[in-house]
Amino acid sequence: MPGKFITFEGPDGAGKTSVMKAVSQQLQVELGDQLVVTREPGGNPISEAIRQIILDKNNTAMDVRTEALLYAAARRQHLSETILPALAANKLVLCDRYIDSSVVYQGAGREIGERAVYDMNQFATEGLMPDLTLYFEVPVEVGLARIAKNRPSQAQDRLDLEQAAFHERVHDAYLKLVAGDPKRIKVIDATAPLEQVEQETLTIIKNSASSYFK
Ligand SMILES: Nc1ncnc2c1ncn2[C@@H]1O[C@H](COP(=O)(O)OP(=O)(O)OP(=O)(O)O)[C@@H](O)[C@H]1O
Ligand SMILES: Cc1cn([C@H]2C[C@H](O)[C@@H](COP(=O)(O)O)O2)c(=O)[nH]c1=O
Repeated sequence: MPGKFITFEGPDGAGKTSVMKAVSQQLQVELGDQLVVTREPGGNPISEAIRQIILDKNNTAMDVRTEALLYAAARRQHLSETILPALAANKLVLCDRYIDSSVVYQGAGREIGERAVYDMNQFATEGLMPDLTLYFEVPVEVGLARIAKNRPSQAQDRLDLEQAAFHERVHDAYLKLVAGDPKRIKVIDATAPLEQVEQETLTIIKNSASSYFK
């Protein structure tokens, strides 16, 4: 597959969205429409509609496997509509979350099992994995404190509002993923000041996708 597929991962409040916004503004200047910036769940009307259902605080009755299937459905639509065409056109794709999020949030957080969730997602992804994943590491309490401080409670979604134990399982599972795939997953200390995190992210992306910057 041509193109380059880079994902951003991390616990809630790690700073992925803030960093992606700043970094993509800088990369845009050099790359123009060779750069595609997107997110999961979402990135197109169908997947954004699924996102609304998943994250709606009123959907307290949602079964954990339903949740896992909805994330996978949103992922499939996003892949077919956005990611695969962009990669085929040799673009650099930056995506806020991908399959690793399902493995840790649904597999570990919801206790469905990481392997089961990974396997179920193979139908959605047809095995497409990122070339590079940037994992933004923060302790759970730091991420949740950032959200509590900066995101008004009415803007917090169904996942934000989960118990600390859920977020601890997610965090532990991320560390397991990182340890198991150090070649693909690079760790960024996201407790550092935002400008420093942005700079480190930019450097890693430019090194890894150097052919786009000649
Ligand atoms: N390095 C940092 N230091 C201090 N505050 C930060 C840092 N990075 C992000 N923040 C703040 O933390 C809050 C959460 O950041 P952001 O929404 O980017 O995180 P996220 O990883 O995308 O979270 P989520 O996955 O829950 O959407 C924001 O208000 C942001 O300004
Ligand atoms: C892709 C994906 C996401 N989630 C969770 C992680 C977050 O709590 C929310 C929304 O993500 P955002 O970073 O706030 O935009 O959804 C998940 O549980 N499983 C997934 O596959």
